[in-house]
Amino acid sequence: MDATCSTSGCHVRPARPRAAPERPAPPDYDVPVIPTIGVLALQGDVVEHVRALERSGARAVGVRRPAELASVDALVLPGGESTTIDKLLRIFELHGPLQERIAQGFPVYGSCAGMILLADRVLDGTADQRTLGGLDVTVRRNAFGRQVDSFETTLPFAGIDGPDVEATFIRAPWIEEAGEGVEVLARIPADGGGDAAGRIVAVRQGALLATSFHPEITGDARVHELFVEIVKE
Ligand SMILES: NC(=O)CC[C@H](N)C(=O)O
Repeated sequence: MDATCSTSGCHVRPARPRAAPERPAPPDYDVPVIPTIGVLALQGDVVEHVRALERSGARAVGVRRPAELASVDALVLPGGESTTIDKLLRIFELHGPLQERIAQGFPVYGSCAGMILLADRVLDGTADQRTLGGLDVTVRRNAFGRQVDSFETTLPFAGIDGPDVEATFIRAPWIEEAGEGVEVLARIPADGGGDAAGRIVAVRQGALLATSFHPEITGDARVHELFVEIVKE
């Protein structure tokens, strides 16, 4: 406000209305969205997943507590021992909150033991083994045999262009049955040998992705890149 003063006093002139400041135009480029993806850090190969996610354009953090789970955009369930991870999820009070988030469409990628944890049904589990569920599949635990039957191979993977994906199987499960809403992304080739031939080893259902194998230890980050794309959808 302006004021003019003379011997008769001061007259206050109302301020002239000012023009509203101009808003800057929004940028005409896409601002990159960098999701924060948690890696369940109770057991298993956590560091390898963190590195693969970072190479795939995500921020990655370890998750051990419900508050950490609540703060991430998505989660990776690493390989390890599904029976142990199942028990630890309960001890760390993550089982219920994680199940709830999965039901709401929270993106989760499960590799090997992580795939077992996402499966609605498990064959050859221990008597008291339970899962988080969410993925309408039946997995067979340790389906390819024991530790000595672990192997590496390359597989065609739906949705991943370029050379076949490098896949390391370590006491891995396979999927014996997949429900109608489940997209099969990779199988053991028909000439893959014995009972393993044609078995399903990678699937997607909505925001849930699962592989029987470990891509995080191969240096081929394309499965993690696919998951980051799913998280951004
Ligand atoms: N590499 C793995 O994650 C192995 C999975 C393990 N056989 C299980 O049942 O949980």
